[in-house]
Amino acid sequence: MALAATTFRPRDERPLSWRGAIAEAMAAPRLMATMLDSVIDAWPEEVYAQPSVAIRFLGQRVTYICEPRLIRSLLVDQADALERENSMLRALTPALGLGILTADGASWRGQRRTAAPMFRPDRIRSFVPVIAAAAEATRRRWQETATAEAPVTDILPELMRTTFEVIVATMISGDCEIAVAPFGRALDDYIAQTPWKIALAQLNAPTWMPHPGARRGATAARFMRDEIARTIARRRARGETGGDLLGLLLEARDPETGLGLSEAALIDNLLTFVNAGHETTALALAWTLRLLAAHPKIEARMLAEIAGLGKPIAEDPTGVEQLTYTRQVLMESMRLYPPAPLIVRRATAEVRLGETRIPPGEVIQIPIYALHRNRALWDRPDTFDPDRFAPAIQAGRDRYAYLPFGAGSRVCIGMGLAITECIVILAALLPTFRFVPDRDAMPEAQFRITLRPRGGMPMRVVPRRVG
Ligand code: HEM
Repeated sequence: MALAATTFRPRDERPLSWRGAIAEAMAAPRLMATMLDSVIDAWPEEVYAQPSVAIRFLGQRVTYICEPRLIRSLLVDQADALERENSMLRALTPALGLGILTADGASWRGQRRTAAPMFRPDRIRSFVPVIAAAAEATRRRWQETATAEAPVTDILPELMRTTFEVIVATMISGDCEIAVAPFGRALDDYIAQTPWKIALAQLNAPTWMPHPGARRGATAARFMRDEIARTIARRRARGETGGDLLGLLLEARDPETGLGLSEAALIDNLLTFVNAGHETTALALAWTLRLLAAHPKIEARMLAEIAGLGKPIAEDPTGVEQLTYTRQVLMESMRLYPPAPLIVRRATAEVRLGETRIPPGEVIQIPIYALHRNRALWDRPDTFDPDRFAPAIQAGRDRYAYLPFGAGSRVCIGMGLAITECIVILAALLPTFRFVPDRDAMPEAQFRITLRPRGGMPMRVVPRRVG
């Protein structure tokens, strides 16, 4: 941890004594500092062991749900009593507006229905050659610089470039002149200031309240939205909609009014897909490569599986299904380092979770990062062991113990694409390169809406065979 973290204390149902109130008030600034740095570090230890934990912060109660049956009850059975939560909305809407990730109710349902055809299994299979092409472009790029003495570089921006190319190729048919590096920098600038937006929302501060990084964040949001607007304008200028995500969005009509999506709604959605679709996937890849570097036996088993493929995946997309151990490695990597480590909701009606009743207005969180390391659910929770995801073992596990893509009606729409993409990219890169970290310890996980490695993912990219 970067600073001496202060964690939330589990809520005591008894009325707060004046001593307790003073202690709570005095702890608030340090808690806030921890939250700004990485909210995961502020979670109480109990989220790693208990089914549910309630805390109080600044007079508000927040309930963490960490037990599979309760999670199912919440996200599936009582989904209609939940909505997006204010602090997350304040962090995301300046860039993403009210697109599919941030909208609720009928607006969300319509957007989800519009985008769904892009993510059917047959469609995802048809994307494999373009994913393989993006992976091959990365391989070539890295081959130019990879030597036995290659310097340490942060592989995360490199992987972001690869997954960005995939998103553009699959969702906008490659028809996009967005400059990848400036777009990536804008996303970084935007994300860097989101903890402030979340903290200020929790303090009930007005949205105009200045905070560190606010101006850069606003510039970044404007830049990303303008780039997407230009992409839409170029498509319109061609006089055709196209059969991709942008085409579906351009053709979408409100069933009642017959009207198409507004310009802002088009930008909201395209930007949501571009961002939600590439950053998380690059993080999954970066954490996986880093874990493999620390576990040579697991890496060797994965390499043997990839070497056993009859044909390259680009020629035979069924290779993705054949790489079962590679898939297990990816699953286990996303258990330890879930790229989306937290799900937050606000109750709109009373929610019942076992004996607990949560009144409307209260916040409920599923701390996925902690759920995946919960001692009651996982044996040796901090150990990297892909065999946990062997089919026989996985069959005995509650589906709601493992939620890298969420669950219920708001489950990640891009799940199938993300898994396919990661497998294709890993199968392309790992046989060519060895990834050598600059130090033994894993980078710390830092909450930035997604789960980022603090300080990036510095590794030396070394060719496996020299000459
Ligand atoms: C490893 C990669 C990925 C991870 C770990 C991930 C994780 C998640 C999670 C946990 C949620 C649910 C959030 C919630 O319930 O509050 C979500 C939602 C979403 N994801 Fe992903 N995601 C990944 C890749 C993708 C890709 C590739 C796309 C699109 C191309 C995508 C698009 C979305 C969208 C649009 C939503 C909102 C869905 C809705 O609310 O209906 N994600 N993702």
